[in-house]
Amino acid sequence: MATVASGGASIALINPCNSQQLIKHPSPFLGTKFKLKLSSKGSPSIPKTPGVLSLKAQLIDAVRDLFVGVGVGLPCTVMECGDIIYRSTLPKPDGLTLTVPGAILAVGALSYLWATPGVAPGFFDMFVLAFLERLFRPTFKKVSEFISSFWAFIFLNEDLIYGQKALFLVLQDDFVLGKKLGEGAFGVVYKVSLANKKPNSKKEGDLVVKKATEYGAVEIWMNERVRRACANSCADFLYGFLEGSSKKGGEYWLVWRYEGEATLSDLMLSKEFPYNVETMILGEVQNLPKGLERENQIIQTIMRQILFALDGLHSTGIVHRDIKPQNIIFSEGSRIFKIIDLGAAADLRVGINYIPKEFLLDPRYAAPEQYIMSTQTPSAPSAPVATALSPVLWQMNLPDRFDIYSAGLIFLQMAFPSLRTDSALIQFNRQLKRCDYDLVAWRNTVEPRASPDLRKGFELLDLDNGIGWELLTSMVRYKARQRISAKAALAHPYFDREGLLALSFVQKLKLQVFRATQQDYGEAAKWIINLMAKSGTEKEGGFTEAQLQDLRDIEPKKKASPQRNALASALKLQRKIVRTLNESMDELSRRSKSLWWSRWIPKQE
Ligand SMILES: Nc1ncnc2c1ncn2[C@@H]1O[C@H](COP(=O)(O)OP(=O)(O)OP(=O)(O)O)[C@@H](O)[C@H]1O
Repeated sequence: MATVASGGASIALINPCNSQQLIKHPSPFLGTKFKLKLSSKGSPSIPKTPGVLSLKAQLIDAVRDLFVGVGVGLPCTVMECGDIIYRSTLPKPDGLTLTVPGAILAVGALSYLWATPGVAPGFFDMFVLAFLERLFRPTFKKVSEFISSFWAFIFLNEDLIYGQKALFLVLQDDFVLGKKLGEGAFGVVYKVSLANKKPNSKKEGDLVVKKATEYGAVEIWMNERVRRACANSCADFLYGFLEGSSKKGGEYWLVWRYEGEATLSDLMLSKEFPYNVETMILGEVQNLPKGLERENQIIQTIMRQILFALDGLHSTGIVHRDIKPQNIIFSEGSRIFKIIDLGAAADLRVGINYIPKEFLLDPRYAAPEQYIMSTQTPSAPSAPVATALSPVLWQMNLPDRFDIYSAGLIFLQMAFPSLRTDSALIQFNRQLKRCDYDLVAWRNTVEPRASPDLRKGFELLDLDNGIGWELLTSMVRYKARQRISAKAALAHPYFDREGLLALSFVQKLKLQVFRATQQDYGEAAKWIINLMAKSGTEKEGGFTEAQLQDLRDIEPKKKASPQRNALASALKLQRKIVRTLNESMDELSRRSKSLWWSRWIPKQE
């Protein structure tokens, strides 16, 4: 028997099992007493008191609904328990029930979280890996500048990460400043060697030190990100810090391992190219006579390594934006080509899409769009929000295709000896622009009167039924969306040794699917809009093109048809989103906000 006793200002529900008071509820029946009987089905039976019967029934229903709704109350009102006596015989409720919509939702959420550039790995990287790295990585510090040719570094906790030695502090004043390797607008790069190399010392090789201006901060950020996500893609980065003691103000110091002396540019300018690279990457001279076949194999290997490095960067949400042979270095230690100079890179996982005003993208290798993100699509306002939105922005803009265009031009230069010089490349770019960036059209113009060097390039790309030409034309395209991704390029049949003829049925199918996915679906969207517009004659109803255009500029009218208003509202919403994004873009481009990541850079006084 459960008693609902109303005394004073509340009703108290008493649990019949343990007499605990479960809930109190303000009572509209002050001073009235009720007795409720618990039926075998668990619903209280109501005494038929004239006058208040329907009111009481409503009250009890409301209270029961409330308890059932929130899952609180007498066990039998919120559970499928039946008669209390037999409760122990009822099946125990399942902890977690898997439903089809639930599973679809979970798979969708997981796919989103792991889609490029990776929301979930991004949070893990930022809050776990970066933190652990700070604790355990060896650090470098400039302690003094003796004379211009001597620098000193303190190695802190060297080897701690490998667990061989305990934390120790060594003053190493025998680093000799070597030759200047490069000098850009924003920094000077030196080779730094150990004066007295210890025999059998593997770890303490030569280093490369870049002293950079304020823009070094972004380069440190990118190098640290790359080291955690895809270390093999780029030169081995050791440490970066802000050196504050200099009179000029802050200077960023970046330290890498010395990878080797040749960049792809140096190697390509040699008359021996690509044979001069053969032993470097393949380890031995191939058992093939000199000729197109052999050259093609070497170029294939170089391209695969470049695409592999790019795929690593792109998969973690970094776009390099300055891919060129000068920024691809041959690592003598690991016998592969690696990418250097991340000073112009964008990290689209956290929304760093920053290029200083003074920085010019290299026009020789830059894709025609210039911007990796649509000018109407800014980075999100803060790192966590940017991270959460990054898969959407990535898919909207496909910013990685900027690097693919540059890599395509490198492929072109490797295939055509006559396009390897700067002046020849500039001239090629002009010709391509005149052909609306259509490589096939360019080929049709130049091939009839081609020089032997140019003809040799076409022959090389035409090997195996033109599979090399196919890959090249899917990289060098005007529209970013039509360009192949690094991952898809790596799976392209060009990299199957046997070439197109030897492709299996499945591989041919894969190629067809790949070609189909390269179609420009923007055109399809235009076609649908056109269809909508054309169906908009007076007779058929709908919209004419002119009406559609008008709709872009007008607000929904109260008296217009619901169809028209819906479209106008959608367009209004779209305008609002674009405006908001533009405003955030302006805000972001303010330096104070766009340099937030520099807080992560260690400072040394
Ligand atoms: N890890 C490395 N190992 C060996 N050499 C390197 C390494 N990093 C850079 N270099 C050399 O230093 C040169 C300049 O490096 P980097 O491109 O990063 O500097 P930069 O200031 O941007 O110069 P630039 O404006 O000329 O590109 C490279 O061309 C390369 O020869």
